[in-house]
Amino acid sequence: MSYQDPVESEISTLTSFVLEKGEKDKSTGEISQLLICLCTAVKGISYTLRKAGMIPLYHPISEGTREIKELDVYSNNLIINTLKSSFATCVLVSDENRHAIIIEPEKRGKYVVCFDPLDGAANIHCLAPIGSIFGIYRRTSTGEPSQDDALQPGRNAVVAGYALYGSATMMVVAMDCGVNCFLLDSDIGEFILVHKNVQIRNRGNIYSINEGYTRDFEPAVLEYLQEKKCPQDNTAPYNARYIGSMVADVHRTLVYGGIFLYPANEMCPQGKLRLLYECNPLAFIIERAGGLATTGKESVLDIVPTEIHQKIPLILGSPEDVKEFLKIYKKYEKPVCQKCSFLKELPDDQRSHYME
Ligand SMILES: O=C(COP(=O)(O)O)[C@@H](O)[C@H](O)[C@H](O)COP(=O)(O)O
Ligand SMILES: [Mg+2]
Ligand SMILES: [Mg+2]
Ligand SMILES: [Mg+2]
Repeated sequence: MSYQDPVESEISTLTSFVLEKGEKDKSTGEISQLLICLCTAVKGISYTLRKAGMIPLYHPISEGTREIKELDVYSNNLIINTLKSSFATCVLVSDENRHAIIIEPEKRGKYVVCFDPLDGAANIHCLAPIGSIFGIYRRTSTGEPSQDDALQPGRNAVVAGYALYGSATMMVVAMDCGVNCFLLDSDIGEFILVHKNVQIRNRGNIYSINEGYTRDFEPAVLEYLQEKKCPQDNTAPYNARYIGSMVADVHRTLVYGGIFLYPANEMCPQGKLRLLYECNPLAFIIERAGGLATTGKESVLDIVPTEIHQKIPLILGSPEDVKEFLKIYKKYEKPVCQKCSFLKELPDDQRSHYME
């Protein structure tokens, strides 16, 4: 190297990326404000998580005087406050709040944000990766904003993303221009673009599911798992990986390929994962990267939500892996009796009339 060499300074940060995109789209700048504020919350959460184990050492708590907030509650408050201060949102739906939060009129903007402030919270104490997940929608109604503004199919999302607090902190953001990954450089406090327009592999060799529920799985899921472990065509079996933080399991699926499953089981007929702030954002990212996300019966992004905390079964990942799952799943589908499904749709009083 000599002093004549040009300085390598062509780095793109998440901030410059969204500003440039806003400029290209001739947008009002509201979505950029929103994302920049959300990044601030993610940096705060990342910093706090990295220090969390040390807090009691630096600030010993004498009984009854002070209380350290649970990290999921802290993360939730931080995201809510930064989103409010963006002046870009009107309705927020959080994993941690039973009801939607309606932003006060003087701070309102046009976006609805559904988020899980800390996904995989049960993994905090063993230092396994956890994350924050979000989906951003344009409000479609007029008048006073309400919870119903969040009941939009995932396909309507303007932006979806997650932050992963792992061996490093990364933000993965999907928009109409594709999926991009930004790594936090904590020395300068910026998210740096490190992977552009990410595409998932066509097929992977990892399956990810909590097999502890084997007793209660549907026969289709059991057959699929058996095929992954002992393939009939004598090809190599798949590897099993399950962190138990959905965001981390899905990130690995995006990077290495393969399949992630949280299907229905007898104890949880709708599975466990929440449509608005867990499944939809991750399904949106996976589909933008060329993968698939399904409940087995329909595409996740086509579901019209009826309730803000609704759960769905989720299977997502590399397109060939998900198609193989669906092929087995369809074999077990019971034929639907047209008469029964017609009757099921009717109110109770009319149903008895048709049954006679
Ligand atoms: O639902 C989750 C946790 O969400 P949460 O921390 O409550 O936001 C997922 O991140 C996990 O993948 C899931 O909890 C794992 O579930 P089990 O396999 O333990 O049933
Ligand atoms: Mg919680
Ligand atoms: Mg969660
Ligand atoms: Mg959560």
